[in-house]
Amino acid sequence: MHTKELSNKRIAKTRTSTTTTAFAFNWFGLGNNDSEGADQNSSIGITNTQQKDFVSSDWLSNLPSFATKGSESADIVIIGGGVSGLSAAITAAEAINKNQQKKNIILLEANEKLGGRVTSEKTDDGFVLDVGFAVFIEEYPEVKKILDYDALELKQFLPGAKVKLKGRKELARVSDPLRNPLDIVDSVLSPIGSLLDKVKVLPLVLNVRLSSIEALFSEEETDTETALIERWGFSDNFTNTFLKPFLEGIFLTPLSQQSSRMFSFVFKMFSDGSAALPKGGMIAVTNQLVEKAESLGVQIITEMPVTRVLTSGGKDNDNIIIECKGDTQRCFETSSVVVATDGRIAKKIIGNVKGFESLKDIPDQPQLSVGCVYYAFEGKAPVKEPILVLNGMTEDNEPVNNVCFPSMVNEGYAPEGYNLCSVTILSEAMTLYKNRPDELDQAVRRQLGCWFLDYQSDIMDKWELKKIFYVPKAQPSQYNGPFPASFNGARSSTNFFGKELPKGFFVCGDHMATATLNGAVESGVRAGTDVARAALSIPIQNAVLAE
Ligand SMILES: Cc1cc2nc3c(=O)[nH]c(=O)nc-3n(C[C@H](O)[C@H](O)[C@H](O)COP(=O)(O)OP(=O)(O)OC[C@H]3O[C@@H](n4cnc5c(N)ncnc54)[C@H](O)[C@@H]3O)c2cc1C
Repeated sequence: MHTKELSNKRIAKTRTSTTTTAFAFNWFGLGNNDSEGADQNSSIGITNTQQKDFVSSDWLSNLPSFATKGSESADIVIIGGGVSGLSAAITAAEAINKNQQKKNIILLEANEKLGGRVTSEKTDDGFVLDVGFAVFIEEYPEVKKILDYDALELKQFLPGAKVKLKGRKELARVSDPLRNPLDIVDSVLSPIGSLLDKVKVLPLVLNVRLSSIEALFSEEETDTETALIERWGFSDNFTNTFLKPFLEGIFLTPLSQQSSRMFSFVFKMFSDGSAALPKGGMIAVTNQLVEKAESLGVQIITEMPVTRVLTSGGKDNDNIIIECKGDTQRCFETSSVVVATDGRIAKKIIGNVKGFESLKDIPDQPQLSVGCVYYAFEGKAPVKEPILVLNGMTEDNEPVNNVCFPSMVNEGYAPEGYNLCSVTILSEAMTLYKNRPDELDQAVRRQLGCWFLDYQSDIMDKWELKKIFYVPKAQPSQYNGPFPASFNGARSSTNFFGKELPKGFFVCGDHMATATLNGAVESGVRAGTDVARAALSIPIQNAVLAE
């Protein structure tokens, strides 16, 4: 089904809204309009994707439920329509269908749009802007099982990267001779890293290629900086010019705060397969999951923020009451609920449930942020290949971490004859330019002008600034926090922060596994399997669902 048809269908199903990005608000105020409240000289402000926190605050959580009458009943309710919630819905629906049973599954999403952190916007003139630069890693084992790759019309990045180095006009190339033996000469001659560094890459690549994911997650955990220097023996030069910008662009935090296990896992994914982009942007991933869930009979209701979840303590049934308060007020009653929001909101929702108040005392898992600036232009891109370009001069404190031309990877990102440039800005620089989008734009243009000298005047004058996104909660930090990265089936969906959840409660989300698309799917599938077992009254621990 076409994207447009999909969204039309959902709008018809729920009440209509006059806003397009219901809960995204501008950095400068709370307006939905891009330029609202922006710097006077600025034509485009910074779009902050932070959504309102809908969950009732502490003092409200003790009030009696408004669900006196008129609650709608459901067999399973899933809270959150991101990748994990959609994966849970699909898995539960499939399992129930396989058992030739019929159960009413409702998914409640606060936002107008589904997909959570996996989303894109299409501009009126035909450019696709992913909300924050993201890549689709084809090797993710759980993602492979749930998505139809052909339908996504994926196109691959060239492996490796180009790097802007100090004092060099030409961009340097980092290639992967193990995947493309013809790159061996380029690799040896590349100014990035010494010959010794290049030799030392070999055992690292072999380790990740030959080890299972489970084995990588059993490696001794340390921070990535220590692992790169002490475990793998790389020089400061190699680390700072290539690994640092590459990994900071992925994990959004300094190397000293990244998990070495996550490094090994993601490095394996990049070594075993390709990074790619779907034709319709990352939102194509969401749309496919939505289509699948709806075809399995899942009822999806958007703009339906859950404010409180209560157990019907005192009554002799085990029902769970789910209150929603958007523009309208609705209430659902169920015996099984999957909380598929991000970890911080999940903690608030479950912390409001009787007996779980102590969760509120646990500090929130730190959230990592990122920015993304988009430019559109007519004609050729400054790179000939679909490749990532990294800032190898991180000590210079300039805003750009990496640049990519999504339309060079997949032509679906720009109309014919045009190109799209995506520029990733890490949190420190986003904070620096917080109220100064024009200055950020100018700084990015100046920096890129020095990277792509032949295009300098075009970049300064002809590239059209399309949008600046700031994503304040792009991913939870997974090193040294209360929820380190977990693999091998992810955490149990019935246990949250070490506390066994009440009967009928399940949790999923990237915070329960790895903060990746794979982690969201992996944990969603697990919660979906468990909730289906509960709904089918099959014991969770022992039963095997019918294949
Ligand atoms: C800019 C960016 C780039 C990324 N790049 C990559 C990448 O290249 N590769 C990769 O593997 N991963 C990447 N990620 C990470 C990946 O996108 C996430 O790990 C994954 O999407 C998380 O999915 P989720 O379902 O766990 O959470 P979310 O996507 O956060 O979904 C939670 C959903 O719950 C909804 N919700 C919240 N509160 C309520 C409520 N009260 N009631 C109802 N609904 C509610 C939210 O609106 C949201 O839709 C990136 C993330 C970002 C932001």
